[in-house]
Amino acid sequence: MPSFLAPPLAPLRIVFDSPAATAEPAGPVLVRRMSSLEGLFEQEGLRRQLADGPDPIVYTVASSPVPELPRELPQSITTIAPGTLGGEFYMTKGHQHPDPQGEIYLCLRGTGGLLTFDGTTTSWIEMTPGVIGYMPPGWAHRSVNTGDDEYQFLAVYPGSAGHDYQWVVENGMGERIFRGPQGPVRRPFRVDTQAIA
Ligand SMILES: O=P(O)(O)OC[C@H]1O[C@](O)(CO)[C@@H](O)[C@@H]1O
Repeated sequence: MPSFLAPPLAPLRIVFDSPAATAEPAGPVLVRRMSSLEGLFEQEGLRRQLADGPDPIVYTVASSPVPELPRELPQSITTIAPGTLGGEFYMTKGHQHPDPQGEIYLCLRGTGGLLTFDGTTTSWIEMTPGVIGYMPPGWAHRSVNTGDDEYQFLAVYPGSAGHDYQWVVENGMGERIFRGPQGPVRRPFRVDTQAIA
């Protein structure tokens, strides 16, 4: 199984296969199923039913071999499946960087969006192939697939930034993104407290 390289790294030639949206050499692949997204969708009861049943893959994260270590610059390609849960589009968990640092996402394929939240203000960036979304330090970020096909993006981020997932569980993202008759609809963040209780 592919793994991360140990420092000091030699300069790396990474070949990006555009139609397939894969990169070589490859690092580890993380698979996130519905069962690993507890407390994140508005309809937690529905999520639990799906997690206890077919437990579909919601997204995968294919990393390059560059490790998440200080001063390194890891990259990964995330693929979010198309779909909705209670009308809310499939999405990543979303996280804050414990060490506040910026990050970029480049849309490779499909249609999606980048939801960012600094604890007060929510921002939504529509992502189509070729668009780069920039997250400044201190903005939690979540990616959403708003299309009918897979949505894929390349992430490049500082190796010491880290991932704080609990911050998003506790603070939300300010808004949620639902399928509407004319496309994605942004709605205020609300928790299905009955389902969680
Ligand atoms: O870490 P999450 O919130 O599951 O989202 C996945 C994406 O975010 C990253 O963790 C980088 O911010 C990537 O590895 C991946 O592109």
